[in-house]
Amino acid sequence: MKTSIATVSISGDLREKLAAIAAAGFDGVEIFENDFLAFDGSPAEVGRMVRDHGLEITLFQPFRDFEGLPEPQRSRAFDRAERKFDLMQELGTDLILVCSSVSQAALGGIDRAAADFRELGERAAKRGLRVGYEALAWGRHVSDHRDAWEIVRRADHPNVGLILDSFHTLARKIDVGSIRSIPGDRIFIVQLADAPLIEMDLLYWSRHFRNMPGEGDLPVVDFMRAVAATGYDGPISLEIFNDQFRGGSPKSISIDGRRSLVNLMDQVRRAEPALQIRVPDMPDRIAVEGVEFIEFAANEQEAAELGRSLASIGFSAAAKHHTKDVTLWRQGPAGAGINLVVNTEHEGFAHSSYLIHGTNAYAVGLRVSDAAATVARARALGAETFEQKRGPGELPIPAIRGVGGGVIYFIDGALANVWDVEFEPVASTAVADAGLTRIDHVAQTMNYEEMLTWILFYTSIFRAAKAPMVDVVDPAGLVRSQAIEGEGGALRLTLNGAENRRTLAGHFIAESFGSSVQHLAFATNDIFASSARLDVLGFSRLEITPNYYDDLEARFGLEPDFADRLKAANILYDRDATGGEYFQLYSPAIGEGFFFEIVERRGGYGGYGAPNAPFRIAAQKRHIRPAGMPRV
Ligand SMILES: O=C(O)c1ccc(O)c(O)c1
Ligand SMILES: [Mg+2]
Repeated sequence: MKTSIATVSISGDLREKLAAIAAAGFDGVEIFENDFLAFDGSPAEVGRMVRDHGLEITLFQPFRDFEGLPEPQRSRAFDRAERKFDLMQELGTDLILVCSSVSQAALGGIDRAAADFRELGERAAKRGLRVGYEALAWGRHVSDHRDAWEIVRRADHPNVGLILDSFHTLARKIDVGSIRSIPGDRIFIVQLADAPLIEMDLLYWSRHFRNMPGEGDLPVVDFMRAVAATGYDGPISLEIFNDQFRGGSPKSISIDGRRSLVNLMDQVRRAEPALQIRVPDMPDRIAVEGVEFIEFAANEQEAAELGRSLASIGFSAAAKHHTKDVTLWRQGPAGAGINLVVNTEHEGFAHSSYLIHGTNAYAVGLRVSDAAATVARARALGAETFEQKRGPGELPIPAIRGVGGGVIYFIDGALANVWDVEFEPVASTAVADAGLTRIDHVAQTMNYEEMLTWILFYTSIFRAAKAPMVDVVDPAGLVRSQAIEGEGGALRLTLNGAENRRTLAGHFIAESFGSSVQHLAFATNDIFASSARLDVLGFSRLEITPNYYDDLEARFGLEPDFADRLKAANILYDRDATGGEYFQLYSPAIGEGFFFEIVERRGGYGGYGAPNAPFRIAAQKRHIRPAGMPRV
């Protein structure tokens, strides 16, 4: 597998782009003409710079409005092409992309276009160059790869081939099966892009909203399976026009790009076992079996405050680490309950995390069947592994770095005894629990620009899918929320992307310097029973407005008694189209915006109560200190 990416896909000047592309492990680059034109160096210098980075130029592009012109425009188009051939020779690349014409002057006619390409192929051949033809989805006469292929076929010249671009084919919903009958050696390069499904003008969609394979909604795996079936073995090249990426970090966009291609080809290989596809060997996507623990980093004083909060939702200090200042808080039976770890060490990673972010949930422990295999897959996809010095008697728990610089630990059967091996039970303080059974979901907050990165991260490593994005209205701005879900609800993550720092989510990121886990939602099987227990435990709950309950009663036609029970307990309620029900109860925001949620799902409700979020956020913001006030 030879990977490539178009320079247009990432931000920066050509130097920065090439450095980031090389560092991410790509084999080649497509030089997008504008990047070259904006560069203050000769074509030979660009070529040298590319090769000094260990890259090759897989393609020079685009060459526009070539085919089907009447004279004298036709001759001028050939003259233009010759100039670009000169440039390609200086750059040191042999392939140019000609995209289907959008010119009003283009006459159409498959044989006319084929004759033009035949002549262009002749001219290219004299210089040892090749010409690839791509159908733009909005081309004037050619907007379908099947027509482009027919033109290439009729041009019948060895130096003229087809260029496929997943966006143009998939945006037009063209049957990818039609690719399987094209000879692989007639395809000169394959460009890949995904995109979110949004109804809009094709050109605008393509130029602004493309994203990496796996980040969008297009069936890019099916497209690539069809390409692989042709025997095509040339470069697979990302060509991503995306407004956000243009302003993003060249390094991280390049890493995402490479990850997206490795993940894509891994899926293609698994779906087409009969084909020889050269992809690094790696374990298949990993099924997450549950959240084994969440670990907080804190100082002693804040740990004591956190402990009071945990006790108020039914957790008790169950065990202390043999050698470290680390306490295990638990609710429910050992082995089947919820584990929260509070780390107040004065050295090590948790301490560094505390110094940067303040008290925060810096680590998540996920249950998997094979922790080493999980890390092997994550590494193959370019994730950073995490290791720190182990004390005596500590288990080697494999881990990787995650959102906000946090850590994701992996616990498999061989490591499940970590609580017995590393911890000493403490005498029970006999706090009865609140009936919380498991972690329902973990909500991570990030800058909106990072969301695609983390969606790709989670869905490429784990057997998890993304739910549709929902917009959550905070009084100060929009927060986008997207859930990542494993099979059967064993893993539920909600990623919240904040666009400004005046939203509750934005405030949290700004004030905690990028920390990520903003809230933990615990499941109960009986929200009203848990609510009664919380009263006994002294839980301070978030108060919801009476207006909300008036509307709720009307909206769902609730029995007044039932609505009154919800209102009395400040429980938010939602119901889905098939009658599934969701109950939510919140803590106010603690510190800079962290909070707890308690939920009950009935009748297979699969969402997260998005319709309630604006009211919950408004209530929480009433609790947050006004800007500029000292922290109490
Ligand atoms: O948007 C464009 O014009 C454009 C140019 C070159 C390509 O390869 C492409 O897919 C789109
Ligand atoms: Mg293209």
